[in-house]
Amino acid sequence: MNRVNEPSEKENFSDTPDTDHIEPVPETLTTDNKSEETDAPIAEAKGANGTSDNEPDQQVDDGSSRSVTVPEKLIDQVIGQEHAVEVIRKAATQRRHVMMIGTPGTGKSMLAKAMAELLPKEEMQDILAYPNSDDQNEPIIRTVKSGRGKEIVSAHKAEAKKKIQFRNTLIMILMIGIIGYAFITYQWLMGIIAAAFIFMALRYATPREEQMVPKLIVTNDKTATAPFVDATGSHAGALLGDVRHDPFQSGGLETPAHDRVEAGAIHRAHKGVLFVDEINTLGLPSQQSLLTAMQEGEFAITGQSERSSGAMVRTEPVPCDFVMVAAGNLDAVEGMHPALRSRIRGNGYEIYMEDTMPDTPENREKFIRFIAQEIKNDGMIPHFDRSAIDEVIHEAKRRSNRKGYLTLKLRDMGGLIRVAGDLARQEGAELTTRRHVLEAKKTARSIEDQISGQMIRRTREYELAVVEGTEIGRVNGLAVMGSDAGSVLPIMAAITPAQGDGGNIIATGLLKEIAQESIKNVGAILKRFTGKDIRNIDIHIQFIGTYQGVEGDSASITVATAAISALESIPVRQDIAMTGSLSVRGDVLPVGGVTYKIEAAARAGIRKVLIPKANLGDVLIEDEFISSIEIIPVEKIDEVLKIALVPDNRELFLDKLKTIAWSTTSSILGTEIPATRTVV
Ligand SMILES: Nc1ncnc2c1ncn2[C@@H]1O[C@H](COP(=O)(O)OP(=O)(O)OP(=O)(O)O)[C@@H](O)[C@H]1O
Repeated sequence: MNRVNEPSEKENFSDTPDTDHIEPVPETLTTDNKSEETDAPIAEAKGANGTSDNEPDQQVDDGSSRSVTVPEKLIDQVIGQEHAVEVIRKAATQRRHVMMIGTPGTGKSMLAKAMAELLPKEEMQDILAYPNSDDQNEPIIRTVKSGRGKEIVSAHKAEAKKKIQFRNTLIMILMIGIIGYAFITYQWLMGIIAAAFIFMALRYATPREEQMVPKLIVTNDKTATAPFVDATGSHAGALLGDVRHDPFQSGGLETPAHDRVEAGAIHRAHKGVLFVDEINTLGLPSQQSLLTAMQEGEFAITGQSERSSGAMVRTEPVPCDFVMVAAGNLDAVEGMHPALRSRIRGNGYEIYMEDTMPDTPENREKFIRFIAQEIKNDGMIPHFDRSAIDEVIHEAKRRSNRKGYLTLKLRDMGGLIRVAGDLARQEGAELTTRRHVLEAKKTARSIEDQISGQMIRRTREYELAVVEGTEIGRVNGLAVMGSDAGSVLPIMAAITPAQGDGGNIIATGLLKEIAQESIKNVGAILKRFTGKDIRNIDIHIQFIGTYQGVEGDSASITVATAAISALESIPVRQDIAMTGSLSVRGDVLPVGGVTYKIEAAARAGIRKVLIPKANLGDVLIEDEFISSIEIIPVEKIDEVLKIALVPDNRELFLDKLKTIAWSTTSSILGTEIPATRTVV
């Protein structure tokens, strides 16, 4: 247990085309931290034969991941996104567009691929571009049933080959005749000229048969499902199709226009799924064209570069009847062309992805299946034994950052599974064990976590970390970078004579909007707790070493403590670090990433951490830190002050805190209102 100190996705060809689980295997884990994981039921997560697809059929259920069957269909492999799965199934039946918003690595592209699997394969079509004898810059476009395209092109090629052979034979016969005649009549010069003339006429003045062969611009004969095309980050040409530049353009060496046509992602996704992640990164003109393509179900291909000869070519409309799956995080919604969003909303579904799921036995079964899926997809790593499975689930709990939940940021979890499996493989182990997972956690650290580690080492080297004694106006705050890298964030406060109007709280350290607002809110607490007129002074707050900026309001209690310490000249304990948001009424409100923040404090040598009481259940620190750090949950700012500040006269200070807490409302209203809370 953590040590907690309570107060706690027709054609007949011719030269001119016609139109057309696992049962519970209770085991026990060795560490206190994981006692809840021990009843993770393995047997219900296995399939009918109780084995994984990559293992022999009759496998003994030993609680390992090889006892688990991986579903065939991708849609059945998605875990924790039941609402999204239901919507995707519905959208696939109704051929509706979908927008999925949510955290990276939670299964958006997986769901889009799964949707392509659900679409009917019978509807697939091949698309051909034919030369147009009336207007060579407007190639003719035809669709045929999937698989027919290749046959048509081959038949055209065979026909062209026959014609070329006939023409070459004719040239040979005529040349031999002329040369023979010249040899008999001794008219050498005339003979050579006549032979050259006939050769040129037949070779170049007749249409080039190979130029009449149509081009297969879209084919789906190789895919087992409807097409899934990922157009993420595509430039206009790759998305909407393009016509290549022809450096020769005339003189018999040119490439015909239809042969230079290249289909775009929207055409390759015809009758399938077009997936665009980070939709907001597509330029607005591309989003506008995408909208037109969605509305019309067809989109002519033209050269995208104005300077290319391809720009003169514009095909007949090319079919692009796709289902659009747009994805991104919340910013994607803002950066999206409003008309495109409205099209998806009006003709489809919007899904907000889950990033955690409740830690229930049923969901643990699903998580175990996820582990088996990742092992099967990798194809190289050994299966996980029970201890390794439990450790992965334990890590999923930690990463959820929420009490009683498992993370659904499964790309990252997949990474951990692969690294652990690789370690086991290198050792030639039959199964991956808990030891491999623990080692993988150390190896597979995020960039942010590595930066944080480096920062902690450097501050130690330069003796910048203050983790003992007391200081006025300096408080060890805690921050989290990315999703899993905690760091100690010292905050300093200093009081200066007022400049201008005075009474300003001036904060530096690349603070973003919410962080700045939280500083303003701290002003209310200062007035309330110090009772001082701050019109004659300015309060400077400095966030130390925040080169990547500060977002969020989780440093509010730290800022308040530093400012009060500076205002009242009361020293602050440096063996304590703290994190917590603050209401203007003094309530300490929950924040994110508490586990990682506590671990960072412990790594830095800090002995006690103050966290919001509401976050207590979210804490799941690693065994190695359990004995070295004390976690103190707090609900009100005065509890923070009481623990962190070291006044000369403690009795007087505690009395003052009591008085302030008792008198606030009444002193403002000028009436006596009984307090509803007792400060101890
Ligand atoms: N809900 C899930 N169920 C099962 N596996 C998942 C799930 N979410 C992610 N994964 C695993 O993580 C991998 C990456 O997920 P995916 O690419 O679908 O995430 P994403 O949400 O599209 O992320 P991004 O926005 O970064 O592209 C998947 O191939 C799969 O192995």
